[in-house]
Amino acid sequence: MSSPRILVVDDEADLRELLEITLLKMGLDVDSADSLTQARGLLAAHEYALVLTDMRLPDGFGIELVHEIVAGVRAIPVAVITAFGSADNAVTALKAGAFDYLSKPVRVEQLRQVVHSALGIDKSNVLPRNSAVTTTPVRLVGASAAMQDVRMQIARLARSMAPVAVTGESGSGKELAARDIHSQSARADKPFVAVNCGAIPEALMEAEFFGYRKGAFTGAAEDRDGFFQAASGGTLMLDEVADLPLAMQVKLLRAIQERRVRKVGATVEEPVDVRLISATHQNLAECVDKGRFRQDLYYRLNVIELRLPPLRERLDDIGLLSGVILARLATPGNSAVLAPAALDALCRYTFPGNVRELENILERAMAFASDGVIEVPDLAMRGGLSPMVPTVMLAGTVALAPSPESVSTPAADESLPASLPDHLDDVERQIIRRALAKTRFNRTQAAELLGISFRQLRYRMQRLEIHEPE
Ligand SMILES: Nc1ncnc2c1ncn2[C@@H]1O[C@H](COP(=O)(O)OP(=O)(O)OP(=O)(O)O)[C@@H](O)[C@H]1O
Repeated sequence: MSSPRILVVDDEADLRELLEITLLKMGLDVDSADSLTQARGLLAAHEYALVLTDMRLPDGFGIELVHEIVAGVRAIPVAVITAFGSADNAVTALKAGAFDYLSKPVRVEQLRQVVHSALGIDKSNVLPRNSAVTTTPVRLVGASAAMQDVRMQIARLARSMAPVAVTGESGSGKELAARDIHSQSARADKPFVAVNCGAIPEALMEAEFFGYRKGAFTGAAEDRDGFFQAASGGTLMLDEVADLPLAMQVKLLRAIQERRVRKVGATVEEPVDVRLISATHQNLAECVDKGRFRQDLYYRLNVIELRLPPLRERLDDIGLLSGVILARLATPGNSAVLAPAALDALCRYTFPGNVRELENILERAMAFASDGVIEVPDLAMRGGLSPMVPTVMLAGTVALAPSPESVSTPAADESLPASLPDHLDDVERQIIRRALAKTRFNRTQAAELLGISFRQLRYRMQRLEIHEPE
């Protein structure tokens, strides 16, 4: 069997030679062109597994080749080589459909990574371009036109290395979409690592992202990898990316640009190969305007945007979603179905917490349903449909808790707490319990009442050991 053939398009003889030698050493066949015209001729005559093209050529720009190949019938991955510091060109090429980019000076290890990823993609990329059909099971449920469109986009995004920014309200399925992009990509057999940027204490961030060397700080008893190394060869999802502190944004930008990271306490950098997907329920452009998010990082992460529609914009998915969720929640001897009136009530609800809220509602409703049928009163939704909260259910969570006011203000004798952190934990624990009691343990609604994200609430509940009452 012959080796995959790569086309290198570059007018700089030195760089062309470096590329050729590296590719030949990798056991690949290489053709070279020093102009667009020559490249077009070769493309018409041969099959290529990958095209590597410089941006600036004597008779035009590499981006023209990207456009031509993307518009053609054969789905050949194209990677562009951009001049040092020209982030604009890289972003333009990715938006135009380039598979990836290499920046000058081209490093051999980076070139190898791009080639490996591209060849992996080529093997799975036998479907015609823009095909919605995919052999990998898609886990985002929904038959609405909006969800079909999302799935089409996911199938397309899975074939590229371009950073994707997934936007959408909390609970609308951003993480699930990111997982789908990963599992349909050539990286599927490598790790998918999702990081909640809002849940990591700022002091630990660098160590968590990049890892650390033994002895780098007190408590660093051994070398440890960070998220970047853990996701090596796979996909790193930066969830709630707007919560990253500015100092960490600078370090992250550098890691993305250089594709190298340095462990805390290390002297040398190491190459990393991850595909980045970011997500936030905030408006990142607004965060940039307000100076809370660096524009250069925004630009790097936001190359292609995937928007997940809120559940209220696809109410026709509720029946299907409810069926899937109830089937997932069912245990032997405990399953439930929705009464038609209950389904109706759900379809009239606005779901500020989206699919996660639907999951919460159905989980609670299942506990209240008699004879395995969920009726309207079993659905504890806002807007007057909620039945009264049974006091017995909440006894363990709030009955004994003093009001937060009595805790948060100093006692009359002005005594001070013996431990400020423990005292603050107590206050936080009681406030969270009150919010949970108020919402019948609907964590989505409780998070909203408290003005924090669902994940922040979940993180705090774990930390403070707050459990759902039996
Ligand atoms: N289309 C869908 N089909 C099936 N389950 C879904 C769908 N969308 C979301 N879910 C479920 O809803 C829950 C929330 O989804 P996910 O964590 O992906 O949302 P998110 O947008 O990332 O939320 P957040 O902004 O709070 O991080 C998960 O349990 C997920 O499995």
